Amino acid sequence: PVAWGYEGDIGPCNWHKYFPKAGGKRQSPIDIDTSATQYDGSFKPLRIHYDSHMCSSLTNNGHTFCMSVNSDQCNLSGGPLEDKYRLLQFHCHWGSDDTKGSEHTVDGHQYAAELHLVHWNTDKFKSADEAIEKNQGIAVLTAFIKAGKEHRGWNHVLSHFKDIKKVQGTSTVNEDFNPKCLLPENQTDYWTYEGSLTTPPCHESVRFIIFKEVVEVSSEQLAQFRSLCVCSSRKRDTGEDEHLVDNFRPIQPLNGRVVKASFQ
Ligand SMILES: NS(=O)(=O)c1cccc(F)c1
Ligand SMILES: [Zn+2]
Repeated sequence: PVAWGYEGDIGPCNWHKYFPKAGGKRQSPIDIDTSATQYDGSFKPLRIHYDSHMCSSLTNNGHTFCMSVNSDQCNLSGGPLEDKYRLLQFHCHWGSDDTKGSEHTVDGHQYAAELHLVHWNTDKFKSADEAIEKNQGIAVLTAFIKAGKEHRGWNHVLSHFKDIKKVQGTSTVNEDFNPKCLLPENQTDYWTYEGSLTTPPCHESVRFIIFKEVVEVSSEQLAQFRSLCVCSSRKRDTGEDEHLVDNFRPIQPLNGRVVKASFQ
């Protein structure tokens, strides 16, 4: 597999050399210019049904932490979606400090982090591996995160981070945890548009659904995101671990796409 990252020669500006879709016309993330969004009154209510008895495993894949979910009871439908989607995994993107870290921006404002709950289309495709490459294959529920008051729900995930500090570290999470608790209270106001995976191979298969309400976590909790290491072998010349930070792709051209809003 081809190595890619967020800085230097393997950074986002060169992804297209080995991952040609990264140079496509419907790439993500984008800036949401709220003055140019179009209200769409035809959206049905978003239906987010997650059960909490889903045992899952948390991994540090070297680019983010990934909570993979294997419950066929965690489903998403409605809103702008024509089909039913099943939760596959969730992960985040964050910065080296609280002033940056999100992938999407709103009127040029970047948040401290961004949560992606990744779902695949079970009506149209037989597997997530197939869906991830196909148009309408993936739906990502997205919430912005800013520094503020502590978020108790996040502690259920962060408490496992010591087990996955090193790359390829994996920890089994069996406790009753429902990822719905990580979403904002207001789940009726969101923006949505058609884009891509924000990491290689950048397949143009994603419908993003981005909540307007921002979730708060404490600065200390954000610092725990930054405690993950990028790779066990590589040591900085000072012998220090290299921490996984600034794992966000720069914003991409809109190329005429219109961002729809579920609210006026
Ligand atoms: N960052 S993201 O667009 O949600 C994404 C990247 C790669 C794989 C995937 F399932 C989701
Ligand atoms: Zn992501």
